Amino acid sequence: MGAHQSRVRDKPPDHQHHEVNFDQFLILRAIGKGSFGKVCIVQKKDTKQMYAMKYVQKAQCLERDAVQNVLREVEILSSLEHPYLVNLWFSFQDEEDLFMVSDLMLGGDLRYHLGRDVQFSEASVSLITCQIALALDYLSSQRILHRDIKPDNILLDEEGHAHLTDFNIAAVLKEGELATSVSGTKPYIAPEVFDCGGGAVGGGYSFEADWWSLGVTSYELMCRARPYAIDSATSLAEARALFAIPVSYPTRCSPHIKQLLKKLLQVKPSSRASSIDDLKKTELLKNCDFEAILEGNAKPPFTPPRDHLNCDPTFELEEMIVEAKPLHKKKKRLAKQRSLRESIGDQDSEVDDCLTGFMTYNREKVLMKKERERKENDWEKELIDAMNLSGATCDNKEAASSSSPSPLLQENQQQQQQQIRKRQRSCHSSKLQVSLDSVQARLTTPTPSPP
Ligand SMILES: Nc1ncnc2c1ncn2[C@@H]1O[C@H](COP(=O)(O)OP(=O)(O)OP(=O)(O)O)[C@@H](O)[C@H]1O
Repeated sequence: MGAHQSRVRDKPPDHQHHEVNFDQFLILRAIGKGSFGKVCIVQKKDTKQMYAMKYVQKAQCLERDAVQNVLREVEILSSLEHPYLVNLWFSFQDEEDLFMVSDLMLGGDLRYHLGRDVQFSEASVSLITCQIALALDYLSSQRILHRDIKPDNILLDEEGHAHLTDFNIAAVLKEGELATSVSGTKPYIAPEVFDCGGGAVGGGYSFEADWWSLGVTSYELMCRARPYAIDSATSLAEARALFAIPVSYPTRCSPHIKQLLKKLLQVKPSSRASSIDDLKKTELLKNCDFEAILEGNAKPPFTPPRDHLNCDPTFELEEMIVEAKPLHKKKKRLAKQRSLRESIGDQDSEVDDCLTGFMTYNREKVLMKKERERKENDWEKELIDAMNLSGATCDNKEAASSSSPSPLLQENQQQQQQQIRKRQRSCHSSKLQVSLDSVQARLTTPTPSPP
């Protein structure tokens, strides 16, 4: 559906009363820029928790016919939660922008580190491969095809654990269904995906396609070049011809890492490693403790520098000097626009109500609800146990008194809020807790220029 077709003019979003909105965040610094949006570090004012906030101008989104992709990205992300994904916490909109607030990754993306000539060791590449493989295993269990696995979309947290981001072109596959559109970034696209393009009658592709892209990414980290000389100008026919040539491996690759990369880079999807069980069949990972990795208990051999922000320092300058609608002046700007619209009796701004399908999401609220339900179940169970204990000897009076909360239950109730807070912070990301101190220390140190 085209962007303009998604306009629904009879139900404008109520920006003033959204429970989560822009005013609840303190904007600290710009850290990234994608083809659509910009990313900055923010702090939620009530909880003091730090996040990354991506914002996309609605007008640009409409102009570039990207509305459906953004809506789908939020819908998919709101249904997911995994230690090695960059999890979405909040989504909301105002008159100008769509906002997505996620886990903050202070370690930079893998493209940034490749650009700075970081030499990833074999141990480092295998851990990153395992972490993203765990994320892919989870995604396929949720029937999600990512379709854009590449170093640019893998972010490191402070300690160096890898997390997958950017679900802009992800797809949901129904049981037994195959994807058929050629989507992704050419050098990372699997052979069977290419086979769907250029009028070819390919049968479609499934989750194995993401594991191929992981193979290309891992090879690039290990060998500092990609396995096939494919770039954006390579035609489908040229790419197909390249896949027929065996991949060469530099001498620095040990036989074990070579075997792992080879398993991921199998041209035939059915022969490709595309699950954790398949990875466990390789020499390198046969004794790997995936449970420990999932729990965040494997120490990454590569720790991103902690003394500066691992991003291009020009993003901040650009936001301050070049940006026509800087985020830090949004409040004033919107107030002015609102009063102008009121004075001329116009309730709708130009693109104000075009994205009512954009989902407002609040993971804090979802977690609180889950926690409340868990507690209620515990209380119910405790009550039933207490009633069973008093058994046949229990008269009506005793039964009535046993239904009022025990001191233990009352204590539980008091602890509930405290536990929710704790869970919020540790939601699959105890290793991700980013303190204001940690951010501030980096803000005061300039990022070194690339070598
Ligand atoms: N959660 C995050 N924490 C820290 N930095 C982030 C986070 N999300 C994105 N970034 C940084 O911001 C940059 C831009 O992110 P964004 O997702 O907009 O770009 P992108 O992946 O290029 O998107 P697109 O594919 O839409 O162009 C990333 O390359 C990354 O360096």
